[in-house]
Amino acid sequence: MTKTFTYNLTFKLQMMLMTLLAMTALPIVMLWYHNSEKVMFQTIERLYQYSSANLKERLDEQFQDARQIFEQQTRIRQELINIVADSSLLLDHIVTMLNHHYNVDYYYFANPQGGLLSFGYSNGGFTLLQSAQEKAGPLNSFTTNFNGQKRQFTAMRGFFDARERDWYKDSLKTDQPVWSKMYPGAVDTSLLGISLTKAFRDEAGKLLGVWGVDLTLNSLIKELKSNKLSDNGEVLLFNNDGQILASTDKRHTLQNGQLPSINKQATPVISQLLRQNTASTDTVKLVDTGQQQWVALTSYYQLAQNNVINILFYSPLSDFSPPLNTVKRAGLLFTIVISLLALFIGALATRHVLKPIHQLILATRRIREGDLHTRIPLKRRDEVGLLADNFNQMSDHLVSTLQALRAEQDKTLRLNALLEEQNHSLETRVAIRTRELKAANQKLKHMAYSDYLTGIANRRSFWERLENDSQCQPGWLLLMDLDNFKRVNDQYGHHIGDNILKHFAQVCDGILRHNLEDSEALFGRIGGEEFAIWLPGIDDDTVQQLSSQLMDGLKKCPYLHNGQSIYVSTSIGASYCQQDPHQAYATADQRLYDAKEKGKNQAVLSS
Ligand SMILES: Nc1nc2c(ncn2[C@@H]2O[C@H](COP(=O)(O)OP(=O)(O)OP(=O)(O)O)[C@@H](O)[C@H]2O)c(=O)[nH]1
Repeated sequence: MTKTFTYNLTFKLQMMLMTLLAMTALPIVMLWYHNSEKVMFQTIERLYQYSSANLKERLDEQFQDARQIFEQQTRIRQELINIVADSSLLLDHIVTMLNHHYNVDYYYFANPQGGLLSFGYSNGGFTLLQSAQEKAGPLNSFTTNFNGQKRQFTAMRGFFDARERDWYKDSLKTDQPVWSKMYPGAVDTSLLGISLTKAFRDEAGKLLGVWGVDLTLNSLIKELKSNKLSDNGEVLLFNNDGQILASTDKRHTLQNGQLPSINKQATPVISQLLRQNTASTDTVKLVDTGQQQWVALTSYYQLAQNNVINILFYSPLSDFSPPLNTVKRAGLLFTIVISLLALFIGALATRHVLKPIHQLILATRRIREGDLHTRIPLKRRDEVGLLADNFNQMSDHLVSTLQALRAEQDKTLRLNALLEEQNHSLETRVAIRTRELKAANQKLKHMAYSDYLTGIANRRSFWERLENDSQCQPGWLLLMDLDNFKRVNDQYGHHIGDNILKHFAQVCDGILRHNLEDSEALFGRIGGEEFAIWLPGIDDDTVQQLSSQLMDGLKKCPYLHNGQSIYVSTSIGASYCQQDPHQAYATADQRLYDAKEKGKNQAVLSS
């Protein structure tokens, strides 16, 4: 299995592509994934900041009406001095101002005697509160129309002295409008209120009364709800005393006319947030309560110098998870799609690269099996195409080289055959020539050592043999000279003389062979009509007998010529040769001379 992978080029290429893809795509996906969370947090933060700004804007709008009333009072201050002196003018003024500032619920004036005149909007209608005697005492309540005309008496509260109220007292401490703390409504304790009051004095500084504006902030809850970022998210406002002023969480409602404490009412996320450093505002914080993760943002609204409204947004992180999960799933899907695409492209690329290599392998296998005309049918302009072209050219070259080699081989075979044939012919001729030469040599040797006329040893041959043999063994040397041969020549002619010489040699040779079968006797012609016989190892008697037989043989065997017998005789001189053949020859020659002198046809042997 491992071997298959190790030697599988396709697998290797795929793995290489996958590794490259992983090395490229993984950081991108991780960056994307990481950025998705980061982007999500940034998005949440911006949404919170947007909601926070929107909420502050709404708070501004809420409080702006009240501020504008006092700004306007400053402009009509002189006129107001007269107005506060007349209760009907005062009511007209209050009604007119209230109807022009829709965010203001109650507008009222308390005189230095503790009396109150208040007009406002509550419970779907207009209400007029008026001290019965324009001073501290009973306080009557009426329903009215929009311009303050009384319709119905609704209630009378007991003794009411404005001077005992904190807002009255606090206003006297400064010339500026004073925001009260938020509080549950005096009449409807489910309502959240806030007052802006300001002392009113004449030019001499004499106190003429205290103006007051009440705002009910219940519409804030609607605003908070509209600024909730998620279904399970909450938005709440609380002051620096830890009192929850408004909240989208139903558990944070006024109870028994008391504002809920943020510490007592704290949910796990709030307590966790309060434990954290809340100094950094308008920044999203991740709060892990152990059971759930929350994203929270704190901000604040500066109502007055010492009056801050804290704003808190928080939502479970899971409310934002679906989009994040969508992004994660998209990232995963993207990775899978890219991986599959890379595999597909890798497969195509691998096929593109490997196809010609497989063709090349197939072609080389065919060539190895002998099909030299195999070619790779590939036309590409890349390196693989170049490789195929080179391979095809190499195959062409191989074919032409092999053809040339075969032609050379045939030529060499033909030449070898021709050479062999010529060698054979030459050998035959050489053999013939050698045989001829040998025969010629033998002939020449024979001619050199034989007498041309008689065929027996000539003088040189005889002497060589005599000199050699006489060194080894002593023997008898016989010299024979035909008697009166001049007369034969003269009588019968030289030609017949030659024939008689040949006849003489044959007769002597026959006698020698007959008598000396195993002997090493040598018979030679040493001159014109002179012959010699070397008889090694022959005793004196035998020589004597042989000489007689030779002479007798010539008598018995004449040469026949034209029916006529021609008899020839010979004189013989013989000497015994010990070692010196020349001495022996001289001695034999002397004995031959002696034989001639004694009458010829006889043998004289040296004693
Ligand atoms: N036909 C022939 N004659 C030869 C040859 N060689 C020598 N003769 C002859 O032999 C003769 C020898 O003569 P001589 O020396 O006078 O001797 P002869 O006549 O034999 O007398 P004697 O020797 O005294 O018996 C000469 O006439 C030579 O010409 C030869 O080869 N053929």
